[in-house]
Amino acid sequence: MEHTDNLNIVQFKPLITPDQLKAQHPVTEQTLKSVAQSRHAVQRILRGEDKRRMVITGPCSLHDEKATIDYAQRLKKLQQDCADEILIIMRAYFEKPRTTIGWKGMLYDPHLDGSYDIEFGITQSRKLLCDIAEIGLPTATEFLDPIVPQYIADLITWAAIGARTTESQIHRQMASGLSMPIGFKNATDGNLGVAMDAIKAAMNPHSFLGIDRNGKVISAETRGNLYGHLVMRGGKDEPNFASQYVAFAEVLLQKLEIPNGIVIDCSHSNSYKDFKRQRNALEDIADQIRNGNKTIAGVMLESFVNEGKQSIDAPQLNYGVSLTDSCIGWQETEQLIRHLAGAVKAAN
Ligand SMILES: O=C[C@H](O)[C@H](O)COP(=O)(O)O
Ligand SMILES: C=C(OP(=O)(O)O)C(=O)O
Repeated sequence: MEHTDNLNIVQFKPLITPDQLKAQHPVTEQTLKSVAQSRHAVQRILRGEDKRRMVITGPCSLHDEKATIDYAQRLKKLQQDCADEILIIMRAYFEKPRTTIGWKGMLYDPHLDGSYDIEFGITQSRKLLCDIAEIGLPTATEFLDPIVPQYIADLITWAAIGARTTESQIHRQMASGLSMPIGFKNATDGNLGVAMDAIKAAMNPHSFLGIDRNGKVISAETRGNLYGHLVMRGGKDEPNFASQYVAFAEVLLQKLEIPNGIVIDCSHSNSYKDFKRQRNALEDIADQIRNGNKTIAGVMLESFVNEGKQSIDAPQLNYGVSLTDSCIGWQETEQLIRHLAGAVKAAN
């Protein structure tokens, strides 16, 4: 008999279910409490009820367990120093949306060799989230594949819908059912309207196809997520961190009655993807906060133990260096976060 479907599928491989993975790497009582508390703090910061600002910082993508834990430990110490001004949330990005093709992150290809051992990748991702939580840091991630949240969302404090998916109905529906505040990036061409539409769409209830904790196909019915907010990441060849762009976003937020502040990403098109330029963005944002801006609820940095980036094909990988976008190194990260803390202190 002639077949007309699955013609381009090589193989279907069964995967561990969300419940099975959670049994392997269970969340502790203490972690659940910390995640709930840090989500609540983010909600209050977004509404201006907590005068601190959040800093979402970490590598563009995680690929190495040792460097990840090393970075988290450094960040934890810094958090203790800046606790009155800053809430630090560590970027723990396991899924990378690519412009065309390229390594798609630890969750898909944990051995970095194109073998796509997704079962190991999703297991290692959850384990790392548990380890970072044990260190005492909240985590942020980008949710790309709508199947993934059932495996790890219980450990996540803040999540992004990326610039390439903010316009996608699938991602807006998913966001409407997620339990943490969701930052919607502006589109890659700089369009803010697409992110505003996403925030509005995700505030509403939706019904869509998904999986439950046992991996069973289900229809999910959601309540809507009231903490969707804009993440300004610059557009094609043009940054948008400066005060005139923030003022423009403020007008849109007011017009659309969106009560949540914004996050500004110092990387991506706000740095022309050059890590050395994240400092320009951060210092400008710190000045805006020092001068009384209340809409900016936080910033994002792409940062790792060592600065720059390296090719995944290098014969030997350098320790603590990004495999995807270039990152600022630890010393500069510490300087910039302390600089922002100073501005927040002066403004409050
Ligand atoms: O944050 C990472 C990248 O900017 C994003 O995944 C796109 O990367 P690419 O243009 O190198 O594919
Ligand atoms: C992919 C990312 O950003 P954007 O969606 O803004 O390109 C990211 O933050 O890793």
